[in-house]
Amino acid sequence: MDTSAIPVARLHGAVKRYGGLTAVDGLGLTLHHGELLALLGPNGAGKSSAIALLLGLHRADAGRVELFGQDPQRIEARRRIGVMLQNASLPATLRVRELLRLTASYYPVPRVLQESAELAAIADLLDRPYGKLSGGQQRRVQFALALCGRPRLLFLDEPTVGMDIEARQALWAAIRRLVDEGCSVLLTTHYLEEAEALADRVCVMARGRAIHEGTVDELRARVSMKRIRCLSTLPPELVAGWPEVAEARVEAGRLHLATAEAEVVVLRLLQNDAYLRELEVQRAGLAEAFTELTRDAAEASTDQREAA
Ligand SMILES: Nc1ncnc2c1ncn2[C@@H]1O[C@H](COP(=O)(O)OP(=O)(O)OP(=O)(O)O)[C@@H](O)[C@H]1O
Repeated sequence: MDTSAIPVARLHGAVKRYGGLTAVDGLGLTLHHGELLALLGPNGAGKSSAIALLLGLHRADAGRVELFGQDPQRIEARRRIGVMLQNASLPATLRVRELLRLTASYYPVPRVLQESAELAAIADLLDRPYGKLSGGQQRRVQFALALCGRPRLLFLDEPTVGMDIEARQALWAAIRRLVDEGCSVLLTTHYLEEAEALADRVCVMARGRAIHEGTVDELRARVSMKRIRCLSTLPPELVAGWPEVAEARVEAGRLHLATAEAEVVVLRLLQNDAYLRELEVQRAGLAEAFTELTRDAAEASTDQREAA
């Protein structure tokens, strides 16, 4: 049977409740062989809970959850995955080499130790106790542990938090190499550049639901917000009152604005402040994208309710 036709991971109408709180609310998600899907969304959107369902750490209260077409709690499914979660607690006294050997021993066909170390750029850390490493170094070790079993599916939950630019780019290159080898990846990130650098597809979540699915370019195209930064004598309260301005604040002495109508706002700024300097206009980041998509989704559901 051609197993590559079976989705690597699948949620269908999945629901996860914690007491009265619905963290995952009828979520549908499919990840195919060799694909990198970025799961995006503001804090509390339900991304980690969705991953916990796929990892079999929680049972869904409703809907279906499958890993390689199987129940995620089955050992055959688990042996094909590698996981890098946000809060990994590993024994501080073990050396990196020992951690890698131990983790690799759980898998049927692991990579040789040196290969895992090189992929994660930790060859120089092998003899160091894990607890003595910096935060960024620990993240790289966690990445090595996630890939050492030659997984067919990698879960990477905010993998580059705490890494410097160089380490982040090295990790992106390693992720691309794994995907080229046919590994599928489910990634969560708060960095749009990260999704842009890696993802074939993105799924944006808000309040436990998927509110947008497509390529990063399609996400950008749906989001018209721009960021404006400048040195200005205008008080932020005044600028916040302009109808085109979604957000205005002062940070490090600079006025920061978010707007869907950058040209109109730039014109107003120039008309109202003769001393305006160092004007910059940038594309929106993920934070603005989430605000805009969440608002669109809320408006769409109000429209639906009113039409019913
Ligand atoms: N074990 C738990 N018990 C109770 N509530 C929980 C638990 N885990 C998560 N939640 C709640 O469920 C909601 C979704 O949380 P989740 O961690 O899945 O979001 P997230 O999108 O991963 O957020 P973040 O970007 O901050 O990591 C939140 O309101 C959170 O407070």
